[in-house]
Amino acid sequence: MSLESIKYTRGSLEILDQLLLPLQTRYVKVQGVEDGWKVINKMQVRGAPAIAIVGCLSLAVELEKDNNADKKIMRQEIEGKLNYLVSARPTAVNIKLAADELINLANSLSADETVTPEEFKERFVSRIEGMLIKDIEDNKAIGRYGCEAILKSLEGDGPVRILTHCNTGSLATAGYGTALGVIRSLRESKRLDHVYCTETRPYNQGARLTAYELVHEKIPSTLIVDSVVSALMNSRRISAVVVGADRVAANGDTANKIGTYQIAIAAKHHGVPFYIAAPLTSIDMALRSGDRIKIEERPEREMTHVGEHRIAAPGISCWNPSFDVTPAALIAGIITEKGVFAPDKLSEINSK
Ligand SMILES: CSC[C@@H](O)[C@@H](O)C(=O)COP(=O)(O)O
Repeated sequence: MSLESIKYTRGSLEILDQLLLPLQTRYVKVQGVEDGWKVINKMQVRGAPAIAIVGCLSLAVELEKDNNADKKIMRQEIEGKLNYLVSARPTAVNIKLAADELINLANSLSADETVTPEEFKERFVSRIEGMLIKDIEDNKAIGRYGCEAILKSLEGDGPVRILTHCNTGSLATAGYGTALGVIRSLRESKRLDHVYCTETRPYNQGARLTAYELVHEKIPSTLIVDSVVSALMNSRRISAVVVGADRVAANGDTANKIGTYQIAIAAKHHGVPFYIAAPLTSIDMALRSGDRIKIEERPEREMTHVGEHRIAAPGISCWNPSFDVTPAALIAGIITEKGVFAPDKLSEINSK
């Protein structure tokens, strides 16, 4: 059974505290929007799809407790709370697109005089709950398309070795995962030989979370430090790199965890195909190119300390961007729930 990062029933939300993994498994109650903002900002929950889903579910939980019978006030409060949730972390687009969709829904439910306040709430909360189910279905489709594309690109039926970066599994999504979903699918096809995952400094999503998921799923895998990537590609045949995305611009430039860009450069040099696996909710067609993506900068402490222990020399100044942008030219394909697209063909998604 895969790991359950989000436990939700109507009116109740708990998230697995990813700051404590892998040493402790503890769920944190999210009682409303204020809690939702905090768990996202502190990275107790992280990963672009999970951020969007937990943010929206925190609003659903709050609405369940709200006895407001005035639709106009409900609409206004919903808009303010969603905009607040979007501000918790700026780079991943999923929560912004979800907020826009929900604000549109609230506007139309509020304007429709045949809709009662109770119906407004019911339909609004149900739409949010639908996101949980859809994300898992989308991830499974991403897994199938990614597996197919990678197997098709290989000569013969030799062993498949995948390199991934950061964490894109059950913990980063509603379940199954994006890049890790492709890995699961390859395992199901019986062609997967081995997975390499990077530590993903400084927050160590790879060492703490991906390694935890790979061990949990009994997928043959090896952890490497981030700086081993080129040496790995030089010494062992890697079939493909598959990573996730926080925001894909219309031209295919992709923001993902810091370090992704240098992996893509190494992959190009070694002739290893480099794929992005991401749901359509990570694609921002409103942004022409990646240089317009806002990159979150995280506190120095995430670099200077491991847990409570300082590892960096006192007095040194730090720069800690949480993401980088990989240019479209380095990307072989963007694997979505609608199929695999060349980065310059993203505009064709809508016709699928
Ligand atoms: C399916 S998760 C895709 C991305 O969100 C993931 O690769 C990533 O960069 C996560 O960053 P994080 O800072 O841990 O939220």
